[in-house]
This record gives sequence, C-alpha cells and structure tokens, in this order.
Amino acid sequence: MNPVIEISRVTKRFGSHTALSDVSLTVPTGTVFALLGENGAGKTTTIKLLLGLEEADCGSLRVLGLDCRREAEEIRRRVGYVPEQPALYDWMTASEIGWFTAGFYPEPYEQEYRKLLERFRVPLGRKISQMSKGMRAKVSLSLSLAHQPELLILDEPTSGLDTLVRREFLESMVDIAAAGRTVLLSSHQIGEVERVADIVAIVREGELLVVESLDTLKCQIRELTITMSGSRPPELPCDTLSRRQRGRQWQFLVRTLQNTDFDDLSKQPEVVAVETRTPSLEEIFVAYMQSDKREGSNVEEESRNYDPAEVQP
Ligand SMILES: Nc1ncnc2c1ncn2[C@@H]1O[C@H](COP(=O)(O)OP(=O)(O)OP(=O)(O)O)[C@@H](O)[C@H]1O
Repeated sequence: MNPVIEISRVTKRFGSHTALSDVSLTVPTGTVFALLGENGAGKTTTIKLLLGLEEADCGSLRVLGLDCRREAEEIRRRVGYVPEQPALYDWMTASEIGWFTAGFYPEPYEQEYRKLLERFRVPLGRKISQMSKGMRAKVSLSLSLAHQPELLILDEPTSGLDTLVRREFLESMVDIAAAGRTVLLSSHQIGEVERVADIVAIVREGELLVVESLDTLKCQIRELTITMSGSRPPELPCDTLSRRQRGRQWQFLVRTLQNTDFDDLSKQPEVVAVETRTPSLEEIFVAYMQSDKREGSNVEEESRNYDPAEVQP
C-alpha cells in the first residue's frame, strides 16, 4: 500500500533561517505518526507544507499520492486538519458552524458532525464564544473529522486541555487509526504521545534526528546503570546516546545492546554491577535533544546534564 505521506529531501527557509533541512520521511496508512520536537523545531512548518499553505524551497511532498504544491486544494478537501489555534466563528452555535461547514463537503457531513458532537458531549445550541477551551477543541476536532478524512493532521491538539479531555482526544485518535485511517500528530507532550503513537519522528532545529516505530525504538534503546570499583568509566561495546556520572555509578542510554555485549561488560575488571531497563520515550527524546550529531552518534560531551530522574513522567 502506498504511504499516505511522502516527504523527500525537503528544505524550507524563511529568509536566512532554515526551518527544515533536507527532511525525508514516509507515513504508512493506518498509523498514528507523531512528530516530536521542541518549540521552533519545524513541526508546524512541516504540516503547512503538507497542506500546501507554504512552499518548500527544494524537495518534494506528497499526501494521498497528490503533489502538495500543485494539488493542495484537493489535499485540503480530503484531509482533516486541526491547527494549533483553531479559528472558529465565535458568534455561531456549535450547530450553526456545522451547518455552515457542511456547505464545503458532500453529505452526510452535517449528520456525522452532530454524531461526533454527541459523542464528545458538546451542546448543539451553545455559542462558540461561550465555550470552554476543551469544548472548542472538541468542536474543531468534530469539524475536521465529519467528512471522514483518510488522513487527520493535528498540530499540538491537546495543549492547554485538561487531563480528561486530553485522554478523550487521544482515544479518538487510536480509534481513527484502528479504522484504517491515518493520524499525523505534532506534539511536545511526550508522555501522551507514548500512549498512542505507532511511529515517532524526532525533529530538532529543522533536522530529522530519528524516525522509528515506537516499539523498535524502545526495544533498541536501553538504559544501562553501571557501578564501577574505580574512577575509570566502563568501556561500552555499543553506540551511546547519552551518558551521565554520579560518583562511581555511570548511566548510559545505548543503542543496539546485544546479550553478548551485556556479558562482556559484566566481565570488565572494574565493573561491580550492571543494571538495564527500558527508558521512557521522554528519556529517549531528551537524549536525542542533547545529542550532538545524527542518529547513532556517541555524544558524551553534550549529554552530561542528562538526568533521567528529572524526566520521569
Ligand atoms: N512565516 C515565518 N516567517 C519566518 N520564520 C518562520 C515562519 N514560520 C516559522 N518560522 C520559523 O521557523 C522555525 C520553525 O517554526 P515552526 O512553527 O515550524 O516550529 P514548531 O516546531 O511548530 O514550534 P512550536 O512547537 O513552538 O509550535 C522557527 O524558528 C520559526 O520562528
């Protein structure tokens, strides 16, 4: 099956600032794909390029097989999009805004929209101006889902929402993917993403550092805590993402640790104990954010401040 999104070698500059640099990725059908990055990483720019709201300086982007530059209108018709700050007509009621938007889509848009509002328990007669932030977000999600898009794009969908609304949002994303549709989600709420994402891409300052299925990422990357008898650091037989020292104890995030590596490590003369565990996505994210180079690099200098205790959910 063709990927829903194909981004190939895309660079986007705003004046002298490079917002995206040589980014390539594909999003398979039926997945929840999370784009993770800190403020200004290039997440919204990626989304705008996909929707044809901005143009890339070089490279190509395709959504549902359509070219994002030449066929943007068709893309916007077929995709559901919830922007970071949804613009809704404040003076309309939930019902009126559905009726108005239904004019742009084939039937049964309005019927589907009302079903979604009912599911999210949004009163049809309530004016947008009189709604809470969470209720507005639910209206916005319902508006973008009512034409049953093959792809739903959400830019920071849960920022500013309370826990229960966030949970409801995330659950609906999982439902969408389970129904064979695709969700692209931009976020810096890493803990939430971990609960729903199938694939994660980590972007830093316009560069794609890693794109991997969450399961693979969590299988490949391990946290090692090594206690030494002396002051020398242990010799690691695998790629190091980050390292940190507390007295004679060393903590590493490592990639591709084999059982034999683990045994070899335990046999090193000054190694007293080796413990291993699966890090959280947040810990992996922090390690990548503090890393110096691209995927697989050994980044000892940059990652000294990394403290897993600080990022435990
Ligand atoms: N229209 C624009 N003109 C100039 N610079 C821009 C423009 N849009 C984005 N940028 C810059 O490009 C970079 C990427 O911005 P972008 O909005 O894509 O980041 P983001 O990852 O979505 O951040 P956030 O999480 O804060 O929304 C930032 O440095 C931003 O200032």
